[in-house]
Amino acid sequence: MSTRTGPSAPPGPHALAAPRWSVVVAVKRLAEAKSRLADFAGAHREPLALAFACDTVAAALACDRVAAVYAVTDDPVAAARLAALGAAVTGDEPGGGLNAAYRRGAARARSERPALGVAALQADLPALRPAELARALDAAGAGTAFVADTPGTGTALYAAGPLAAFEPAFGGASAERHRGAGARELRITGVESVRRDVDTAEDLREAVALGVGPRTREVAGALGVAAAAATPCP
Ligand SMILES: Nc1nc2c(ncn2[C@@H]2O[C@H](COP(=O)(O)OP(=O)(O)OP(=O)(O)O)[C@@H](O)[C@H]2O)c(=O)[nH]1
Ligand SMILES: C=C(OP(=O)(O)O)C(=O)O
Repeated sequence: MSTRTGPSAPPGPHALAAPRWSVVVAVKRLAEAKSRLADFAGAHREPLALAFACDTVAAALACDRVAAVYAVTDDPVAAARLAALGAAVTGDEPGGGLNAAYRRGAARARSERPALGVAALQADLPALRPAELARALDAAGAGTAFVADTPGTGTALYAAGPLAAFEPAFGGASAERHRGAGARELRITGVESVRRDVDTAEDLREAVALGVGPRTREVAGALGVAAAAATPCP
């Protein structure tokens, strides 16, 4: 079978399609973020949390299925950096926590872009690749769906089509809650970078091995976590 390439090849199903998703990310105040990395990262913990969020948002903005990224944070430094990347920034629901933050971002997304689906994406996915996010969003469809994190217990992405109720249930063992609420679990291959959230030093090593964005690479390098050098071909 021949593979057609070049200008005469027919467009793929999404080649001419407009972006169909708004993406919402939530970022805690950096002084409180990523506490599980405190012992390992020391003074680099806040820069690391910020780098994760920036690399995640930059990858989402580079995804051609994504029309806009809404960031929800009360942190002034994160707000400024994410806005500079191109995210629309909103403050937290006072005392509301993570799911309230996602709902607030989703409400803004739906009022500004009512025809689009809304996807809540964790902000600690520094290896995120735009093509893998596209793959997950394409699989999500019209109802609610989610991608579990690498351990399988948490959630990396929760998506609701334009007419579906957006009811995120993040926190701890959220995969089971999303499943129980009727969201379809997307058990697809080729989305490792979507699933690789970073909560621990070992997670960071695995993310760096997958290939992280430039901001995380820099801070991880300062912590002595660097990708193995490529083995030269014999
Ligand atoms: N805006 C906002 N984001 C939150 C809130 N709680 C958690 N997040 C974000 O949600 C994402 C996932 O949360 P966790 O993985 O538990 O991150 P974390 O709370 O920074 O990490 P730990 O302190 O180690 O639990 C991270 O990007 C957090 O910054 C919140 O109350 N408001
Ligand atoms: C908030 C969650 O995860 P974690 O705390 O592991 O990032 C989650 O998966 O719902």
